Amino acid sequence: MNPMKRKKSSGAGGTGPAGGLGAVGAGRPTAVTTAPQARTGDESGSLLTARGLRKTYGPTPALENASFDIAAGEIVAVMGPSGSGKSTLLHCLAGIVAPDAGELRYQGRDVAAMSDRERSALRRHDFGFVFQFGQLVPELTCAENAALPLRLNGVRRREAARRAAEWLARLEVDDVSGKLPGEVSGGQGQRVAIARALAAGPRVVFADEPTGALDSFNSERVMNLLTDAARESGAAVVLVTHDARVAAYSDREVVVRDGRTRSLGWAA
Ligand SMILES: Nc1ncnc2c1ncn2[C@@H]1O[C@H](COP(=O)(O)OP(=O)(O)OP(=O)(O)O)[C@@H](O)[C@H]1O
Repeated sequence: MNPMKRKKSSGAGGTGPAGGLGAVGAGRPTAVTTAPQARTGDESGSLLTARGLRKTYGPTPALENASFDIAAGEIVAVMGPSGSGKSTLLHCLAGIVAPDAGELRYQGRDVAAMSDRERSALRRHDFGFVFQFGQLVPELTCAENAALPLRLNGVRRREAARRAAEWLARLEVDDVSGKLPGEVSGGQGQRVAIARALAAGPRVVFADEPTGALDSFNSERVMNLLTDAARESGAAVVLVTHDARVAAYSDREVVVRDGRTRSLGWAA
């Protein structure tokens, strides 16, 4: 077991990787692995599977024969240099961007064969999103933002507010519930965005540089809360980051270089 890897479900106030974000370098991944251990999902154990994804923007190839697997409850970091295709991979996996070629399966179902309506229902019900800048709706309070996915899923106002309040408390930002996003700090805004992403009970959270705009103290706090909350609720996390300290919170890393993926596992 790699000493950098944290125990699962450390609960509220968990401590993250040994030494937190300060402990970089020790025990970097060494073993190349294949697909993750079977848990749930399709017969291979994968919840979300991509094979041979290709995406080109005009003359620019963003993804070339990229593959990806994530099992239920797994946290996978997608790493790589700037412009290597990490965000494009995340957008393809989340069904936000249609790849030019390749196959994407969610719980064994071919995502390309779904109607637009089915795909957007999938995004609403099964997926949650956290981006570098929280992308909270500026006109809504933090509580209203956190309740928004539940409301879009048809949950009644009172029940949505109750569940949102629970998540805001879980993410330790209940004190800013009544404030607008413009009135809270970057770290608080990201924690509200995580509450919003998790409140609707997603099976997969897509997090694109969720700590990119935060200092190291707030990054550590956000990563602890994000990964603890995801583990407790059983959500898988696709975590795009260029920061090894953030990737250290994952179970496994996938490296993207020039649009191609390579899996890195942790040495046993
Ligand atoms: N909407 C777009 N239109 C045109 N080119 C794009 C678009 N999105 C991405 N690209 C290009 O595709 C390539 C991969 O971009 P992508 O954003 O996926 O990389 P990344 O690894 O996430 O980068 P970063 O770490 O800097 O965010 C880059 O060359 C980028 O310029």
